[in-house]
Amino acid sequence: MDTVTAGLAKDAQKAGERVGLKADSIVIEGGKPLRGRIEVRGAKNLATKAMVASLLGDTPSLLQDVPEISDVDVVSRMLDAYGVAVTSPAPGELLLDPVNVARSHFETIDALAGSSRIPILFCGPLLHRLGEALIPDLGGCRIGDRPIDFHMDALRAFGAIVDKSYEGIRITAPDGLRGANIELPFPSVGATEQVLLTAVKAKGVTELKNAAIEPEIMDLIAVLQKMGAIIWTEANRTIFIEGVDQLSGYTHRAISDRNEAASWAAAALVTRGDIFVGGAKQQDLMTFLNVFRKVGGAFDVREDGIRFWHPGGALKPVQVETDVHPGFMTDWQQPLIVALTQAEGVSVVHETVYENRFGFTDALNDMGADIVVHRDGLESVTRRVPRRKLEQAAVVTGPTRCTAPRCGCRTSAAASATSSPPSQRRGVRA
Ligand SMILES: CC(=O)N[C@H]1[C@@H](OP(=O)(O)OP(=O)(O)OC[C@H]2O[C@@H](n3ccc(=O)[nH]c3=O)[C@H](O)[C@@H]2O)O[C@H](CO)[C@@H](O)[C@@H]1O
Ligand SMILES: C=C(OP(=O)(O)O)C(=O)O
Repeated sequence: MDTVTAGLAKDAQKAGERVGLKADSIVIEGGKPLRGRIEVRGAKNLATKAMVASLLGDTPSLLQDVPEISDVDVVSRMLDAYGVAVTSPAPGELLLDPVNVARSHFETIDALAGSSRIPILFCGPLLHRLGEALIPDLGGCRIGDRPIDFHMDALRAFGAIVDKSYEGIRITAPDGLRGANIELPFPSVGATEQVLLTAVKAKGVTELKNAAIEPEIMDLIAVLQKMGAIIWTEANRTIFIEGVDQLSGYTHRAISDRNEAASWAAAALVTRGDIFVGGAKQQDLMTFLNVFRKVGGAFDVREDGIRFWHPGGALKPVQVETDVHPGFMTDWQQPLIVALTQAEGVSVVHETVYENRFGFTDALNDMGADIVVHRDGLESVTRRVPRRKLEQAAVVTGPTRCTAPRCGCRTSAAASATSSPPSQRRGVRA
């Protein structure tokens, strides 16, 4: 275990024992600067997609730097349900052997309902392997509607037929899959991955316009290229994919998790600490680093990672809008807002990607923060990203002293921000 987490875990365990909490609780005793070194893990937003890609190969794939997260467990179980042998030859490594891929039963698949959003990406690979894909109802963070209409429209353009009479989704391709011309209404990460994972083995050429170009997408393209795919990334968010008949397995180390890196950076700022994040990559964090610097944080980019620290003095308020890459990522606004509670003055954060991503601010307000969420955004604030219908704004006034909320009340609010009960996940709009 690395220095920061080892210290935290030990302190938390002691604090937990004092207040009589069980081992699966997280207890944080605040008021101390976080100092030390931590290694960032492989990206959550790449690892599971690379796992799905293994289904497309004729030979086993080896994925390295796989994070220990529940999505990886869910995708392993889903692969297992379709006959892919998933083993771990070494810590952080997964060997994925798709040689015995076979049809599954809806009951087996439905057991995974509501646990992750990744199963939707099994559609293309399963159609290529089996001519049929059974997908459980999706889960994922509870941050808005999260429809899958772009995915379904793209699959239909490839020639797939969607059957919605199931609790989840059944999709078939009786005439095989053909390359298509697709333009996404919004550069969706998931829908871009759906197109890539389907087009690589579809007959002919696929042109994808308005594609997402996040670093994790580029890493997935690298995985697919290692497998034998032919993918051209052109200017203006356009990607051409030339379908091939056969793909092999890959060996790949996942790109590092830029969201985890940004979270540690914000933790260094808010605790007036000093954290070296091993493996953090400047190229993938450029926009975050600009904002971090404007708030008053200091950083030093080194070959093996980035050191983030609070250089002393007051932090400054900022105005930020989330956006698709290369803009300020929507996943960064939560750790940033935590840091902004300690800035002197009024900050404004506009969320433009999801319609309900400020749920966590209730927890911060309970701890003493001053954050007001404007559900329809703020027209008075000059904007860089064009207004979207679903946008909201959080106005953060600081600095405020934050203290621990009464024991137990936070856990339920925090949990509701990241997972939804199955009843609310049913009936995903397609
Ligand atoms: C596992 C993973 O990689 N998750 C990331 C991925 O989520 P995910 O791939 O789900 O996010 P998308 O980029 O698809 O979503 C962006 C926007 O498009 C909308 N949309 C999307 C698909 C669709 O069919 N219809 C539709 O309307 C969504 O509701 C949202 O408003 O990208 C998000 C945006 O960078 C990140 O916050 C998530 O961490
Ligand atoms: C939205 C997120 O994840 P997912 O897409 O896996 O729900 C997230 O991690 O912020």
